Amino acid sequence: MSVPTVLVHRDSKVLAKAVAARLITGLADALAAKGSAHLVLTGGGMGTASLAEVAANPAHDAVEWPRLDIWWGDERFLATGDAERNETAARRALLDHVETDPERVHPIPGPDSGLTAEEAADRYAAELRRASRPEDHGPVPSFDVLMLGLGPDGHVASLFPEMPALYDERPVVAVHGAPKPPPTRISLTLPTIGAAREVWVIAAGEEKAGAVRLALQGSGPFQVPGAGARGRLRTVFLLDRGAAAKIPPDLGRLASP
Ligand SMILES: O=C(O)[C@H](O)[C@@H](O)[C@H](O)[C@H](O)COP(=O)(O)O
Repeated sequence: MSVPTVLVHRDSKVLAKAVAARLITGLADALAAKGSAHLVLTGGGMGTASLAEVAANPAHDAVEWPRLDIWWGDERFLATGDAERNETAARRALLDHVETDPERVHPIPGPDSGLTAEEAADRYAAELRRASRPEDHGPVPSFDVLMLGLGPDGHVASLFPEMPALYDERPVVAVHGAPKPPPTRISLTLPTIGAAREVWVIAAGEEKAGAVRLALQGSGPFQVPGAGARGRLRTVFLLDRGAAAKIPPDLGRLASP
């Protein structure tokens, strides 16, 4: 597990633009090096704002979108097209504005698939396994970038403190009774998040400052799931000043004055 790098930006608007620029560069580099790449998207305000900034940045044409496999770290268990689905937000913010290969965009099934939440989780796990290769050494691909938002309670994806999903070794699980509505969700688990080459935790606002501190300073992942969000090669906490307000000065480098 990689020790987090912390980058602090002036405010949430600059943060979203900086995440977008980093994403464009990172994806273009990965695609140039390997000819394909895997990106895991997050829901939530900051994740979606970052995707909108990718769409607004002309440099996004540097990314060979048809070669990119796009996954979700979690999904609200709602019907396709529901405004509250993370997929819907991502399509509106970015995917409807770039030329992806529909076969390589992997939304998590909703109830309109006729599946239960548990069956949808198993279906997604099977899709991830089909996309994994021997060199990935596991049931999921080695994601190039896995984006996560961070809740004020320290949750990432739909992994909420002290909930059973945090103890689950399966790659993908159904979550019931989530404290953040809607209550039924599908989520990658910590072992799957840890399969990513890079994990980016993106957070803005004073209300996240406590969770950021706990996630960075060695709390247990069962009490603070964000503390378990670490990439194999790199972990980056991308914050605005509000979210960085409670971390020791030596831990966060001010990236944009
Ligand atoms: O389905 C979701 O809601 C997200 O996956 C969730 O994990 C989100 O990223 C965090 O709650 C942060 O959300 P904000 O960026 O809106 O604070």
